[in-house]
Amino acid sequence: MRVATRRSALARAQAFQTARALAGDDAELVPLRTTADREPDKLVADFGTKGLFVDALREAVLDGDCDIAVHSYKDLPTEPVDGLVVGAVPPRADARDLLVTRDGHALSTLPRISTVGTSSERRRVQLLRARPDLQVISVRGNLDTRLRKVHEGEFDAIVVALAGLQRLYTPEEDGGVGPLGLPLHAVPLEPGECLPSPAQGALAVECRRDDAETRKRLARVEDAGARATVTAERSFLATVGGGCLAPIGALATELPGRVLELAAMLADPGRRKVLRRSLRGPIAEPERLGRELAQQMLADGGEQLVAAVQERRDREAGG
Ligand SMILES: NCc1[nH]cc(CCC(=O)O)c1CC(=O)O
Repeated sequence: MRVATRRSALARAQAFQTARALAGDDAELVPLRTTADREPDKLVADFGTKGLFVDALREAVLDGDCDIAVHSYKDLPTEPVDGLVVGAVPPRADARDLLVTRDGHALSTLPRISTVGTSSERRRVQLLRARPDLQVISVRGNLDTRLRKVHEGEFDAIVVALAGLQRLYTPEEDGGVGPLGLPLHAVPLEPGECLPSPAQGALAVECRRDDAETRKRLARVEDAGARATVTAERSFLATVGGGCLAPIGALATELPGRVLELAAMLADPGRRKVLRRSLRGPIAEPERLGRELAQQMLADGGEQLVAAVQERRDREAGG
């Protein structure tokens, strides 16, 4: 089995772990460079919505050069591609964001005017809503570089996805890079303070729609609960508009009785406005749950919010 993956250490770690569960020693990783890797200075906001994190991997599967591609699900556009399916959603890791500091502070106990590194508008607007005194500063570079910047004092904290840390800093025999080896502390941000990106912490294993043999093998790593939660979150995203410029967060949780609870947020960073709402529905209809919550929020102020964000971007782009 040939497994397409991006080249980063994190991408390889998660592809390795997925490939091993699927095919044992019978899997070969095929590291590829996507447009996002080749042109890192392109507009970052376009990366997710235009599929620039996944383009080369999808081509390799469509061409028959690889059997599957392993993606961070949150990097996958909501628009389907002809000829491809998400053949499996493996068990999902913790979807939350993580606050990493030198001394173990939570968001509520960070000293006043602390500096927090993140390049995500979604994280920035939610951090400032909880703690308007913080100085949120943009940060680039891989996970390792960003963590070092906290250790060395360039930032008091950074926010990253818990799942990414978990997958990368596992032992080498499990495809990771071993422990980070820095005395840092991490506290999860609770969904009430910061909702993660839709599908954060989940993987998507893509294959060709007509490749029956691979689809059968992929059933081995499928997790129906994980599939339901990401389907609800991405249905919310797709209904609001996959290419929408407003930051979006969404997190679905399984409740007893085959019920799914979907919490979502839409933000206007310019006015530091955050709309939040949640809705419950049967786990058997995740797509409808996401669509209904999006329709409710759009009707209830979301449409104006999205239009205001769009207008500001257009004005800025026009000079
Ligand atoms: N935005 C980039 C990205 N895409 C996937 C992950 C890892 C977590 C995941 O698989 O959801 C990350 C890092 C991060 O957000 O800190």
